Amino acid sequence: MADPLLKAAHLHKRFQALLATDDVSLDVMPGEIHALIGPNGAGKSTLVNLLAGGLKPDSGTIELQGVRIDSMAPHHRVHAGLSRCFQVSSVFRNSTVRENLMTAVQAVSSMPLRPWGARHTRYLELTDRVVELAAQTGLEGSLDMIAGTLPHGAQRQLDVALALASRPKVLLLDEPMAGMGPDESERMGNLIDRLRGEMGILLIEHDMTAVFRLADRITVLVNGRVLASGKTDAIRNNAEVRAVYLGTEEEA
Ligand SMILES: Nc1ncnc2c1ncn2[C@@H]1O[C@H](COP(=O)(O)OP(=O)(O)OP(=O)(O)O)[C@@H](O)[C@H]1O
Repeated sequence: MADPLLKAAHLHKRFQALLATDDVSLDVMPGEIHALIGPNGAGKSTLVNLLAGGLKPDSGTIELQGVRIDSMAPHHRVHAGLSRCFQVSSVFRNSTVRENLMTAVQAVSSMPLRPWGARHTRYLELTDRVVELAAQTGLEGSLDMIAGTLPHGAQRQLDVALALASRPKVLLLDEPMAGMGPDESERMGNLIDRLRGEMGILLIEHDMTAVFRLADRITVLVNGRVLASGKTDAIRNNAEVRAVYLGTEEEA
């Protein structure tokens, strides 16, 4: 079996009296979509923040392709191959889609500074990459639109495109379908499905239709702890998971 791309082991995070992450271990394999589900307040966002570097764990380890990243700054984790989308959109609303993507592509560009004559070549490489990202995320027809005027679903597609700019090995998606109607959710689901195989994905999502459609494996968090983890069908039919979470979510 392949080695995990991302491997978190025995993570703990306490906020005063509250143990928000209680001995959580989880991995993401190459080419897999691993969904993280659980009730409000279960600790899903806290876990994503620990993985992405916004929060520091009290104990436990995080490895990306076998390299410890748990004391790296968030931007170093991005360079190492771990990228994330936030629950709240991070696009520059007054800039065009093209400008948003260009900013992201330039920020992660590791191309060395070249002499004057080569500047134009470098610019063309970056603009090609912008067009490639737009095509990958279904935004090829929206490049010159002001990001803030895009429908909500397209803004979230742009969020994903920004996260893809660094060519991540692992992508963390924090509620990518939040606030979407059925058509937008389906479009986002198709986009995530297309990314499967190119990277490992950790998907935090309340939309159980999307989770069951997309996930290869599911981990269920409750009160900061892993209640269950396994293949999608096994979790779907797990009586304890149904009792504490799925029963109510699926009926909603
Ligand atoms: N910075 C913080 N300081 C104190 N408590 C926090 C902090 N961040 C999160 N918490 C608490 O930790 C617990 C887990 O919160 P978290 O946001 O990780 O849950 P969640 O599963 O992502 O919830 P939701 O599905 O509503 O987004 C909650 O009780 C929350 O109030």
